[in-house]
Amino acid sequence: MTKEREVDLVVIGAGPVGENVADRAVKGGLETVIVERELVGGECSYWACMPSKALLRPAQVLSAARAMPGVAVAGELDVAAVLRRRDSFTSNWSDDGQVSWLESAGIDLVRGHGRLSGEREVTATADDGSTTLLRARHAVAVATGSVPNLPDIPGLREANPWSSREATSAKSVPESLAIIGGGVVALEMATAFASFGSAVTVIVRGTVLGGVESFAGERVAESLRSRGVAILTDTETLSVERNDAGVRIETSAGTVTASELLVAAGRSPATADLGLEQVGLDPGVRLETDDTLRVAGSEWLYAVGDVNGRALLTHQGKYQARAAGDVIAARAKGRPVDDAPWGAHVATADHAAVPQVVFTDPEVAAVGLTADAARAQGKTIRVVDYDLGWVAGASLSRDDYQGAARMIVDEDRGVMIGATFVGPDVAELVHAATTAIVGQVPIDRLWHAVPPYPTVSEIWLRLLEEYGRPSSA
Ligand SMILES: Cc1cc2nc3c(=O)[nH]c(=O)nc-3n(C[C@H](O)[C@H](O)[C@H](O)COP(=O)(O)OP(=O)(O)OC[C@H]3O[C@@H](n4cnc5c(N)ncnc54)[C@H](O)[C@@H]3O)c2cc1C
Ligand SMILES: NC(=O)c1ccc[n+]([C@@H]2O[C@H](COP(=O)([O-])OP(=O)(O)OC[C@H]3O[C@@H](n4cnc5c(N)ncnc54)[C@H](O)[C@@H]3O)[C@@H](O)[C@H]2O)c1
Repeated sequence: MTKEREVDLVVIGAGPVGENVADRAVKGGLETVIVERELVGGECSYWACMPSKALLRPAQVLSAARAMPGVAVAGELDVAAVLRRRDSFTSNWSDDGQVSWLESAGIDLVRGHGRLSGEREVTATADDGSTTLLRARHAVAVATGSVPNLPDIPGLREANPWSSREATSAKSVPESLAIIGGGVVALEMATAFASFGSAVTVIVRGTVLGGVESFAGERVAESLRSRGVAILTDTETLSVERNDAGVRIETSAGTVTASELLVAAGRSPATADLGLEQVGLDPGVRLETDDTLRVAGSEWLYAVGDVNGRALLTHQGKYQARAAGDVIAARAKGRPVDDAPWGAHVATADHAAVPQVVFTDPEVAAVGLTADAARAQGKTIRVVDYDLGWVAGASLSRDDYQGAARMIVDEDRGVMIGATFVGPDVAELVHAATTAIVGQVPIDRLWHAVPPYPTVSEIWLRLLEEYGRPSSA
């Protein structure tokens, strides 16, 4: 028997993004149901952001301690303790805490696989086959996230490789690990497993960390190589075979053998089994939206987070979610909609200022445009580079501090449009750049934002000095 229910908003997917859409909509006065087929909290909480960072941080602390004269460090990383700490960050893959949060936020949960079954209609099918038909008075928001790609390489599927899920939830450390891909997941997991003692080989078809400034990727690759990681760039994977010893991978650069294989070849929107055909859309497509996160051509369907492909990052998806939840509530209640660029109901920053930190050692932190991307957009830019190791605060933080910073200035507008940092602990530097880009702060005004001495953030003063003071030029 099918249960039926009518509410204002149905959200499909209770990852970080779906949770935030629902929360904002409830705060805006809408009765809201969220449908989740797996764990409330989504990929980020159990198999992505949280466990991966828990796996990475202990080795960073150890390497910083080892680099500090006068700090006595005995022994190696206690891998079992690192894995136990990771388990605590995933609440041992239990979503009890997040379910309690949903209750406290006034969001009703329906467990099951959600599919669109008509206009403003979602059918949730539970594991036992029972179904709930949910009718939305106003809107349906799809926040189903993304799924890992499995390239069409002979033998790869049969070899049953790890995806990021198996890597981030690993209970033991393989003696050797091969990784296909050279993006964020590949390099973060190469860093973690190398620190645990695995012999790691990374097979990359092009260069590493394609989306960021090349100097940053090169520094990370150099550091991984110095720790014994083999990185094969410009290398195609030709075939894969699993045998008793592990995996044998034929590449254009020769044969790689390893006890385990991780595929980290990007992700695709989770729309294959969502009933899109019921509403005139093709299954498997990326759900393209306007800046209010409403699907092109629809009055009632929204797509938020990884599923819309705008930026596959938790913080950016949650930013979209705040706009989407608010605008759905505003439209439903007939309140004014603020959809001008940088208004309350749009995700304008997706086009101008998406920050990302790659938690390798060194870390990479970047926001806005790279020099190449800015030039490709026809902008007149100035590229300002500075050696982070020359900043007093950096050299105090560790003796062997090595890093680099780049600022991209739009010369026509006199504002910063991009920044990239690579070095130990640079993650916390990037938000200042995000603020300056979003605020479109003129460079001559930035000269009045004084970084404290002696901190690593003095890099801002050095970059501005390199650029020159506009009023005295
Ligand atoms: C290894 C790894 C590390 C990462 N690290 C970071 C990081 O450090 N920082 C960062 O910002 N980003 C990171 N990311 C990216 C981040 O995980 C995603 O951007 C984020 O999880 C997207 O959130 P979401 O809510 O859109 O999707 P998800 O977190 O994927 O949640 C989607 C939810 O929808 C559910 N669902 C899907 N289909 C259905 C359906 N039909 N019916 C019901 N429920 C459904 C799923 O079960 C899931 O719970 C990482 C990704 C990976 C793979
Ligand atoms: N710290 C963070 O913020 C963080 C950490 C991990 C993941 N993420 C997010 O998760 C998403 C997925 O990460 P990812 O590393 O899988 O994707 P990615 O897009 O960063 O990298 C994909 C890599 O796979 C390679 N590749 C693609 N197709 C291939 C093929 N057919 N054969 C061989 N190689 C192929 C690409 O060349 C690239 O090196 C990213 O978009 C990222 O934003 C973020």
